[in-house]
Amino acid sequence: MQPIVKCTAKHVDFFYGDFHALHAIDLDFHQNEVTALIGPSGCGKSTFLRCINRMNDLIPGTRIEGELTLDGEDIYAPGLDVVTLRRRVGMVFQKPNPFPKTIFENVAYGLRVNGIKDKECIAQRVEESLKLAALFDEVKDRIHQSALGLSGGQQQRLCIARALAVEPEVLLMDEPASALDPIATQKIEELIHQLKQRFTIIIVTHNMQQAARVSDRTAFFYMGKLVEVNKTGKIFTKPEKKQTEEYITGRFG
Ligand SMILES: Nc1ncnc2c1ncn2[C@@H]1O[C@H](COP(=O)(O)OP(=O)(O)OP(=O)(O)O)[C@@H](O)[C@H]1O
Repeated sequence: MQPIVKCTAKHVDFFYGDFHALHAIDLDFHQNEVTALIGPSGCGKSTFLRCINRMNDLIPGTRIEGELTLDGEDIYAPGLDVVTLRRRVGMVFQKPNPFPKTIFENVAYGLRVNGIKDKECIAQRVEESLKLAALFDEVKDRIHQSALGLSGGQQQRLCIARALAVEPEVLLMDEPASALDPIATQKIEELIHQLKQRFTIIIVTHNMQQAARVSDRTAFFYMGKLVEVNKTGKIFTKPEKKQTEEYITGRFG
């Protein structure tokens, strides 16, 4: 079965002022697959990830060229509603960043921002999202207590629940487990595996074992360029490019 292409980058260049951070990136993301972005520090993984939901727009002096599309529609089209884009393309960051509010209010936040007022509907979506993020059973008895009382791993799953509550289509994850211990990391990885049945997932990771475990496809970046993208099994056993091989065998990076 041919994969459905959810999101496409065509010849994307990105600049921080005069600094040319991304060079002619061509990359497709398939629906219901996990794509891992790997490469040494500073190669542009996070920059590229942030292009997809226009988070870089918030950084003054930046500029993008080329084309990025979601379901064939230009993400950078003039007049495009960025709030709607960010609802469709959710994001989870490296460090869990819950709001200093209750567990319930953290997850309800995006629903309220998107104008949903019906209390029953909000309560239902909060519960569903916590279940999807595999957190509900652990927090159901303290849902109206502060989110800051949760462990780091629980906080990160809460942030995932918060991102899922607005029913995104794509989930961007920027090193979502790098601040977590091995058990919490394993939970996040299992969760990613579950979530890909419903979402398109793009994950930046420094951890190559993690990329190998969670992703269907892996894209290797080096110095702002996409060196190689392929099925994860192929990248980790028989990469086509020498640079990829050197990186995955730990010869640099
Ligand atoms: N806000 C910024 N202003 C100027 N340059 C930046 C900014 N953010 C990133 N860069 C530069 O762009 C390049 C790519 O950075 P980016 O954070 O995308 O790399 P990365 O591969 O995600 O790195 P890491 O794995 O260390 O997070 C780096 O040279 C970095 O210094």
